[in-house]
Amino acid sequence: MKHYLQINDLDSLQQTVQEAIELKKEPTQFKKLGAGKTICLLFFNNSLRTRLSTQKAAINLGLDTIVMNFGSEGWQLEFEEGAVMDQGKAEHVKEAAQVVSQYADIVAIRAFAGLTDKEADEAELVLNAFKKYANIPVVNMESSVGHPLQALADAITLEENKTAQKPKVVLSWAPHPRALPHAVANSFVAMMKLQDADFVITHPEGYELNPEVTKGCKIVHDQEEALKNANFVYVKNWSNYQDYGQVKNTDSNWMMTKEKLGKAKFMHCLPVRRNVVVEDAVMDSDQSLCMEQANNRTFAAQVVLKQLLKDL
Ligand SMILES: NCCC[C@H](NC(=O)CCC(=O)O)C(=O)O
Ligand SMILES: NC(=O)OP(=O)(O)O
Repeated sequence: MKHYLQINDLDSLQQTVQEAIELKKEPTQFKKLGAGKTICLLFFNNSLRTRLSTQKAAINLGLDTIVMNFGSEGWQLEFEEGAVMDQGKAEHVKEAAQVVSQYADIVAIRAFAGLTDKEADEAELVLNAFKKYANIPVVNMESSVGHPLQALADAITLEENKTAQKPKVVLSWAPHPRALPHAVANSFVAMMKLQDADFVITHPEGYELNPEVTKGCKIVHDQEEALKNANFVYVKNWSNYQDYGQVKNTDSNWMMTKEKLGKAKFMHCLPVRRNVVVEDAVMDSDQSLCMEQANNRTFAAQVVLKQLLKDL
């Protein structure tokens, strides 16, 4: 593996999940693998889990870490080829990416969707520019269209908690006061396509994700119908995709409740708005897998970094 930009960059999801579960038993067993090497984490957006779990994964592998909140502390980057840089942007990504790759052996980047220009978001400007101009592996820590480290952590969590060979997994849209990206949902769907599961997506009409992402997936607009006999319910808000980045529905009837959840396990990537996306009774119950998901972020990052280090 050269870069980890999407879940499909893994040679095998199943083998990677097993490798992560093995790593988890003795997290520092490959402490020498990263010795003398450095990972640079660049954040264009806020984070709790991604920042700390990726750093923790690096520590477990003996890697040194340098972190920068690029969004607030870096020079504003220009991405356009041939731009006359007489406006606000001080540095071209061509230089920035090459400079970073002189200081680090791997670069990991968080750069969310702007949610105003669909075409620009789907072009994955930041990740692709670093991939082009930095001659080191690039790891996606949530980009415009994907969050593959989250999806891998979710796959580990599903594997550890499933009781049936072919579980029923439901991705259920939830209301949210702000416009949120599609990245988490997109990567979860891409990951579920690689699983042996009965997978159902439920959301209000008009809240379809990118049809290329959900191609072949079962979509049921009646949430109650979709949730029947579910083993796992993955809840996530995303803003409208057709009316790109708009909040067109805040119907609280879509909030996940204990009653709707039934006997299923509840999953969410966090951070979560309590009593908007999901009620307290679910978050505080032993049906919630959120803490396990967050814990597995470390092992998802670690198994990815381990595979990248081996190929350096
Ligand atoms: N990385 C996990 C989720 C990050 C982001 N959520 C957020 O921005 C929530 C912010 C808020 O609740 O105001 C998202 O949905 O993609
Ligand atoms: N789940 C997740 O990516 O969390 P952060 O945004 O806090 O990193």
